[in-house]
Amino acid sequence: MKIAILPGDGIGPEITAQAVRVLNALGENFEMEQADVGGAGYAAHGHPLPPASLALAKGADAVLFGAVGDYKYDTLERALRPEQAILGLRRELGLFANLRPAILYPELAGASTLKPEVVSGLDILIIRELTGDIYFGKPRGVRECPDGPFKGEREGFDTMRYAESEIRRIAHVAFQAARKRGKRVTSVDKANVLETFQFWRDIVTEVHQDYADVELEHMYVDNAAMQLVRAPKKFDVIVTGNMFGDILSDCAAMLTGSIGMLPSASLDANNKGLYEPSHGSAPDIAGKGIANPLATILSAAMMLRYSLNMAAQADRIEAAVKQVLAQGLRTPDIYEAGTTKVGTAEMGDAVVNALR
Ligand SMILES: NC(=O)c1ccc[n+]([C@@H]2O[C@H](COP(=O)([O-])OP(=O)(O)OC[C@H]3O[C@@H](n4cnc5c(N)ncnc54)[C@H](O)[C@@H]3O)[C@@H](O)[C@H]2O)c1
Ligand SMILES: CC(C)[C@H](C(=O)O)[C@@H](O)C(=O)O
Ligand SMILES: [Mg+2]
Repeated sequence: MKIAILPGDGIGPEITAQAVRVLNALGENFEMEQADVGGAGYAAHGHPLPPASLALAKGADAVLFGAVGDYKYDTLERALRPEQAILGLRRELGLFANLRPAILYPELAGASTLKPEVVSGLDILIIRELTGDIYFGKPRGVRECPDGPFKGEREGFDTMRYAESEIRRIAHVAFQAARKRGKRVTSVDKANVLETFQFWRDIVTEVHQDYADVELEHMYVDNAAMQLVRAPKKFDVIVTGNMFGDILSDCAAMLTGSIGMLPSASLDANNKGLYEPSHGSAPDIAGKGIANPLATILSAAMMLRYSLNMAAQADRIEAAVKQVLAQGLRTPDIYEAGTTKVGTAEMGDAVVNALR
């Protein structure tokens, strides 16, 4: 089993190192090879997704990704910015299905900014379409406004679009996932305003005809954002487009206590995948040794389960994470009085020691 390790920037290398230690401690014979991406790729090779890094990712059985981005690169032309590494990998590897499970570990009920009774027992799955929408639609750019009240001025523009087959395949992923859980799908859109998302709603409704055993509801994205903090446990599976999914998953992260707890899997049609925490490179805490590595460690567990067919090893990692939380160990982002504050490496140590 070959795993490509792409640590990236900021806290990326710190958190990925802990996930690699946990993988090594499982006692399997993983072949792991590391490569530069993001700002690190640009600094060393002049491109955020150097050809050798892309080739490594394509040739591996799975990819473990840290995070990319650094404010010092924000003035580069877009094609060279660190974020192009993750966008390019998603596009080049066809990773259209992004699974972001938001689970509240009981020990962290007090770490969420929401009242414990609102979040305790939370277990929802956000399924974000990852290779379409306004993120990848063309044309895009800055041009002279061709008409209307702002004619002649410069304007920035992007294109929101979804092809029918793109909506169908992500809808199937959502209904199939719901079948293995609470059998409820909420499709989140903006059909009241946007053509793209009226089309989305129509196609999701059509696909639903194949899944009579799964309940489907449609919800506008503004209401969904509100319901996520009002009564998040009412959701089971949420399926939505690329941009709404980006925003709603950060919102859901806070239900779990911290964005440092939210793992993700990005899958192609054959369950080949890239695994990364849902958060970014956190430049504000990079190099301080205080980042929470659990989202990345839990992403490694998802990798074992979804791409490497090693569910028992995934269970071992998840059980170890539960145990360190039960022991009261907390990185600063999830710390509360009465628990023990630890750094990134100590948290990694604890998970390794808790493996059974
Ligand atoms: N997939 C990715 O690689 C990815 C995802 C999101 C943002 N980014 C990039 O990351 C950079 C920073 O973006 P941002 O600040 O908007 O979002 P961010 O997720 O990096 O950070 C937001 C806040 O959450 C905190 N945080 C994030 N991860 C944490 C962890 N593991 N432990 C403790 N605290 C954590 C940060 O300290 C910060 O206060 C930008 O360049 C952005 O483009 C990359
Ligand atoms: C870094 C950025 C391109 C990325 C996104 O917007 O998809 C990030 O926010 C995420 O959630 O993975
Ligand atoms: Mg995001």
